Order: sequence, then C-alpha cells, then structure tokens
Amino acid sequence: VEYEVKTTLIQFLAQVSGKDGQQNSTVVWKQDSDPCTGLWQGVHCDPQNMSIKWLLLDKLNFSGTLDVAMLCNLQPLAASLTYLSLDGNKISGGIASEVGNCKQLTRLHLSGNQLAGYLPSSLAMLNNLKRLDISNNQFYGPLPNLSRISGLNMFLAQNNHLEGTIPAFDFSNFDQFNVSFNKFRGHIPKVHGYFSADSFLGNPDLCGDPLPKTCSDQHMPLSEAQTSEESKGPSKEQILMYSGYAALGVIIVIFAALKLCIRKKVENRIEALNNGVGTTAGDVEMPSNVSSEYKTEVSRSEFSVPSETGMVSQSLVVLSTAAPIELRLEDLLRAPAELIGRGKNGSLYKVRLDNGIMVVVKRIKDWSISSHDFKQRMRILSQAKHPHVLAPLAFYCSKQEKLLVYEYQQNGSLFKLLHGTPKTIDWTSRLGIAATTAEALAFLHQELGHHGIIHGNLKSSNILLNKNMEPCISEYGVMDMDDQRGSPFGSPNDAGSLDILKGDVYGFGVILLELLTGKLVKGDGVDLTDWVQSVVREEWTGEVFDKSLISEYASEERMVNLLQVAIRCVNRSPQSRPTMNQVALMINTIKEEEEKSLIYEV
Ligand SMILES: Nc1ncnc2c1ncn2[C@@H]1O[C@H](COP(=O)(O)OP(=O)(O)OP(=O)(O)O)[C@@H](O)[C@H]1O
Repeated sequence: VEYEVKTTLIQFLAQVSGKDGQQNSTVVWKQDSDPCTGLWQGVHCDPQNMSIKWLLLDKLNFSGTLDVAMLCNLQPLAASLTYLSLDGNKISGGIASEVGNCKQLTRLHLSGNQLAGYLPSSLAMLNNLKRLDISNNQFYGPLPNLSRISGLNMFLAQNNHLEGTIPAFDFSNFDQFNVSFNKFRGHIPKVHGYFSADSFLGNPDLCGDPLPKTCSDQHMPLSEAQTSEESKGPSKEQILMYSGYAALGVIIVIFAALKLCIRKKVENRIEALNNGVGTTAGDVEMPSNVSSEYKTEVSRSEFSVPSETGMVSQSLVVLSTAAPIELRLEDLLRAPAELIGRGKNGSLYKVRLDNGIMVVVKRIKDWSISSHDFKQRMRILSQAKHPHVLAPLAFYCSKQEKLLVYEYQQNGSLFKLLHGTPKTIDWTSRLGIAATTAEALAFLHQELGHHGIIHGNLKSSNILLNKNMEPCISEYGVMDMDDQRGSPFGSPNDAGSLDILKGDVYGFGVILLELLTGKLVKGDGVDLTDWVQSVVREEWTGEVFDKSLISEYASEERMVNLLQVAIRCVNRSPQSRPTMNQVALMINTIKEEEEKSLIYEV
C-alpha cells in the first residue's frame, strides 16, 4: 500500500479516535507495517490488488471527530473504499461534502454517534450506495435527494433532527427504511404497504399513509408550497422543466394508445380462441411423459379443464408481464405434461409449451373458495411483487377447478438441496438463504397479512432456487386459512386473528432447523422441533448441527445464534413467536457478523 495512503489512514484514525498519537487507543496502526499484510485492525483489503476496501471501526469507544474529506480527497483511497463503518462510538463533527468523491462507497454506517450538521447534497451523488445508516445522531436540516440513488436498499435516519419533506423514494427497493423521530413534515411519499407507521413515527408534521394522520392542504409538500409562494411568473428553468414534462406527457399518451391497441388485438384473439376452444375441446391432447417418480398415468380427463357446461369456455387470466407471450389455456392443455407432485392441496404438472418454455401448473380441486374470492386473491397476490417470491404467471378458475401457472425453476427446491445427494450447501449459503427467505416472507406478511392471506404451507419444498441459486417462496396464498385448523403450526384459531401470520413463522422456524441440522422433517415439522428442543434442553446444543457444517468449521457462535432464532419461531404459543420482520432483522445481523468475520479472515 502506498506511503501516502498509509499516512492518511493513520491521521484519520488519530482524528476519529480522539487519541492523538494513538496513545491509549484500542486500535493501533503502525507506519512501519502494511495495512493489508500487517493485519491493521478494522482494515480490509482487496487481496488482488492490495487496495483498501473496508474500514470497519465499530464500537471502539472513539470520541474524536470525523473527517471523511481526508479519506475521500485521496484518489487511491476514494477509488477503492466501498464500506466505511463507525457505528456505536462517540464521534462528533459532520459529513463533509467531499464524501461525494468516495464514489465506490456501497455502505456508509455512522449510527449511534454524536455527529451533527447538514447532510451534504453530494451524498446523493454516491450512485453505488446501497446501505446508509445515520441513525441516532444529531443531524439537522433537509435530506439531500437520496431517492435518485437507484440501488439504495437501506436508509436508517431515525432519532436525528432532520427536517423538510421526505424525497420520493421507491420503497419497493428497500428492505429497511426508518426516518422516525425527526422533524420531517408534509406528505409521506407512496409507501404501497412496504413499511408500516413505525418507520415514520415521531415526526409531528408528517401525514398520510401509513400514519393515522391524514393530510390537509396545509401539509402541501414543501417543494409545492415554495412553488406556489414564489410563482409570480415562471422562470426560464421552470419553462424548460414544464416543456420537458409536456413532451414526456405526449410520449406517455402515445405509448398508452399503442398499448391499448395491442391489448385490443390480444383480446380479440382470446375471444376468437374461446369460441374456437369450445367447439374443439375434443382435440385436446393427452399429457405425456409422466414422472417415473410418481408412476402415475396422467389421462386427458385428469388434466383437461371442463367448464360448468362441460366445455372449455374460459380463458387463462394472465397476471404477469413475465408470462410467455400469448400464454393460452388451449396451449397449456395441449402441451406434454409431467406429473411432478401430488401434495395435500393439489397436483403439480411440469408443462413444456410449444415454444419450448417450461411452466408448472398447480391444479387445485374442490377448494371451497368462491370464484369471486379466488380471482380477488389472485389479483392481490400479483400486486405484491418481490424478487424472491414466485408469483403466479396466470390462473384459470372454474367452480370445480383452479389452475395456477408458475415459471419452472430448474434448480429445484431447498428440500432437494438439503436432503438430496450430494449435499452441496455450505454455511454461508445456508445463512444467505435464511436471510433472503425471511426478508421475502416479512415483505409478504406486510403486504398481504391485512387481506387475511398467509402462505399456510411453508416448507423447504416450497422454497425454490432460481437460476442464481437464490431462494424464491412459491405457492404463496394457495392454502385457505381454514385448512390449517388443528395444524401444529398454530392456526388463526389458536389465538385470534392477530396470530394468523404466526403459523408461517412456525413453518419458517422449521426451515431454519432443517438448514441447521440437515435433518428431515416428519409429521408437520413436529418430530424435528421436538428433537431439537430436547437436545437443547439437555445442553447438548452442539449435537444439533449438521455434521457437514461442523467439518467446514462454520462459526458455532453464529450457528447457535441462528438456532436461537429458530427456537423462538417454533414456540408452542403463537403469541410468543416473533414477527417475520423481527426474524428478518435478527438473521440479517447474524449474516452481517458472518460477512465481517469472512473479511477479517482475508
Ligand atoms: N415452479 C416450480 N418449478 C420447479 N419445481 C417446482 C415448482 N413448484 C414446485 N416444484 C417442486 O415440485 C415438487 C412437487 O410440488 P408440490 O407443490 O406438488 O408438492 P409439495 O410442495 O411437496 O406439497 P404441497 O402440495 O403440500 O405444497 C416439489 O419438489 C416442489 O419443490
């Protein structure tokens, strides 16, 4: 590492620790050693080119001042630093505008210090920023327009003195967001159910969903209020801006008209198809290639879809733009199908469409839900979009029969990954799957819980792996809440409607136990939970873990932490189980610890 970089880092440390000359400092970096090879505490380098990537100096009792300009004005550091973390010290000062030079920063964690002052607008120029935590400080003034950073997925700024309006964030990008206990005012931008009131509480002049306080005219967003006060006549910039908007408007209208034309064409086609299908129902081919695993003959009558009149008269309702273009019921029925599962709520077929695309069709018979409620449910489900939730592409609904069409996931399920041979899943991947699944489930609970929609059948065979081997929750909302009566998962009937989501928390806890033990679940998760609880009661906790995790030297501390989360989730009493939001936070903390330890090893 260059001499200049070393000197700057040492000066930065002296200033931020408040221990000049590093006397009495808990961290000592020496000029005669190298930050990357000399194991400087808190410094993590890219092993390829020995550049400084992370500076992690959390909870070290530092009481100096922050000088980010010192780091970000030095080109080699500014070009390599991706993660700066100083959480939980007593550092004062502010964030200098030079932070904008640290263009590679993806994470800036400054929570729990005594930092103050305005946030520089250059913060919003950090295009690579993903996680920004400035919570529990004394920052004041308005927020820079952080909504322009498209990849930002965590923003924590609670407990400061920030004011003005909240920028128009796209909350669907965020897994954590909190601006509570500040002095923000005006309308909250559209939250679409991604975050609850907790994220906005404690701002007396803030209004609108999800806060109970509705907005009146006096709550006009600051930007609008300023415009109306100042506008005697439009300025040159305003004229330019408005003509830009007008041009954009024209483009949108043309685009909408085009879309309408296309939709009309498709509708005509479906109509024609439906008329045709009614008369050609007899031509529907028999599905073939039945899976040898199930050794079940699929006959035409089993997979064809008769309407109430005995004819195929309704079309598929396509819900997703990801659906293969012109996905039609007729094509589904004609395509070769392979029975791949017969679960407690229906059969599952893998279907190869004419164009070679594979889809999976879930066929649910005799579900007592009315057609109206089913359609309504499908519409709600399709609106809750999340990258780790496999939403149905399309559905079909008649009185006796419901079909749901999903994308085929060729990497199979978590069940197969954990219990198949060879078992190829290491600790880091297991923790990653746990964290991602927890976040996705927390999202669904937030989005759908108030509609009374739960997963209701969460298990490792319903966690599928996408092409990047990331987990996706499948078959969400396919089970009726009533179907869970008497289930050990803790149904809504156990303790009132508030607990409807806690059955899913139980199911998720069992998945965590499977990830940790590598053992099979029997009888609705009961055997495995009983076994784990008895071993832990006898204080043989270490015996619980999958042998392959022990032999790869996975951190026992973090495995025990995850086990504690799992045990809380499978608590007999639904009320004592945490919410999925809490679970997701706990697992994320364990994952962050794991990431930090991995980089220490480097
Ligand atoms: N979209 C999909 N792509 C690939 N495989 C899938 C898909 N959906 C389900 N599977 C797999 O197909 C198999 C059968 O699924 P199915 O849902 O019928 O059974 P199950 O999950 O064991 O039971 P249940 O009906 O109770 O959910 C499972 O191994 C599941 O992981």
